Amino acid sequence: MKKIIKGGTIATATDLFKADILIEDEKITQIGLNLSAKDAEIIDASGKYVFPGGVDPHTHLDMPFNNTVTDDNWETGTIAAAFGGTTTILDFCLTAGEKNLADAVKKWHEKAADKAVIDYGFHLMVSELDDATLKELPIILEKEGITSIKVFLAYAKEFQATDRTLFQAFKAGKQNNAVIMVHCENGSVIDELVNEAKASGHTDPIYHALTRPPELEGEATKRAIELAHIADAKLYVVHVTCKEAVDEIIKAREKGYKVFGETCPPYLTLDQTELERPNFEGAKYVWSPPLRPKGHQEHLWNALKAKQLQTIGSDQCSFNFNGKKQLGRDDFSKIPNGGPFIEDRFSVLYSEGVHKGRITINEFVESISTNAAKIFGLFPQKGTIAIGSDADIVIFDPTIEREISAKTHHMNVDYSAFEGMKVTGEPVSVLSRGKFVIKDKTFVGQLGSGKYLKRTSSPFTEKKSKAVASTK
Ligand SMILES: NC(=O)NCCC(=O)O
Ligand SMILES: [Zn+2]
Ligand SMILES: [Zn+2]
Repeated sequence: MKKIIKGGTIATATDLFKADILIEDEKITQIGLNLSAKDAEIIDASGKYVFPGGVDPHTHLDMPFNNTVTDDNWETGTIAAAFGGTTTILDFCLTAGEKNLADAVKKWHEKAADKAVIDYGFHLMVSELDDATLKELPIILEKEGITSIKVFLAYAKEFQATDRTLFQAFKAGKQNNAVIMVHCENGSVIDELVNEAKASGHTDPIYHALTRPPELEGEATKRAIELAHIADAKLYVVHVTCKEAVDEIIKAREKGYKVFGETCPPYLTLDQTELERPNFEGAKYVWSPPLRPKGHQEHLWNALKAKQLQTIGSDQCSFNFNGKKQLGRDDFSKIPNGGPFIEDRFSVLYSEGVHKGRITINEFVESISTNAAKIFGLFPQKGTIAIGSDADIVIFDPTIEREISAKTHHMNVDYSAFEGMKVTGEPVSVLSRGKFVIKDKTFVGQLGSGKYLKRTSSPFTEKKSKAVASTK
């Protein structure tokens, strides 16, 4: 089956040019002017941008967490992702509480296999590394094509790893050429601050933010950086939210350490005052690390622009407001942590970034797609528009103006963290390996059509990166 995308403006991490794209079966086979092919379906993209499909390196679909489970599963989550212009997700496979790593991965395959409508891979999330797990780790990484391991330094009562486990993970990462992803907050000190706040009678959602100050993100980021450096491991700091953490990443990169950083749309666009909303509505904005006071957002934009942060994750981890978020009605520490972002990641970054002139269109593509594909070993199959790449393509209308709302989104959640935000630009059609998943804003994909992606370690992560600019 052949398709030609005609008349669009192709944007990659490095180029912006008008050309047609010939797709044969699942791959891009030609890029050029005035392409034609017998029996090809013609897709008119004039006046539109043609982007590589978004690569979201950070999702939690159907994940047990905070005594409950996230509300978007692999069906609703991947359909919403596709509507939003994302064609690949990397989800965290939880291993805590499982008999062994193989069982944990099997469970994650079962969640995803007949539901996913876009391609996907797994990161392995570990809380403890006993001898048996350390022995099994290389076998699973190799067999499953997994190149990334996740460690939490937060959530003292659930997933938090000790510094010993973190260091073991870095050593295992070094031995197996895997990137170690770390949630950097000091969970033990946060636990203490939460107990103090509760003892003083504080129950409101805002105390979620007040008990997780940016200094504790900065401290944990520095700790992870130093331990990774001692182990000569590759570190990827997930969901960076504040100046304190960004500055540690910049210092490390200036020294040539192998450190990468991710931020997320809410940290770039919202601030801590959202948690002060009355009638418990602040709970809609409870996730970790929390939203920060005004000022941090510009610092994150500067770091993204300066390429000190490389990727944009959604950190999709949704809980209904009139449902599971109510678990914390009388106690902020019981509000399930997380928000619904998978669908708006692409459009919010385009609108707030490119449309508002904070980043260029190439920087947008780099951080929404290409860099995640490179860091996690999917490039050039994913993350770009090139001959031989998978035909994962977003046809994007940059002229559409709309308001984000839970009334029109496709996530299985009764609220939007971006409710009422005016954005410019919207994906109108999305192809995954040459097949439409979204056509003219309508879902036309098939449950289970998404393929599991085996990955290989990437030379991109070997590069000792030098700073190209500093943020103020
Ligand atoms: N971010 C959040 O609050 N929930 C998801 C788990 C995590 O990434 O920390
Ligand atoms: Zn996290
Ligand atoms: Zn997360």
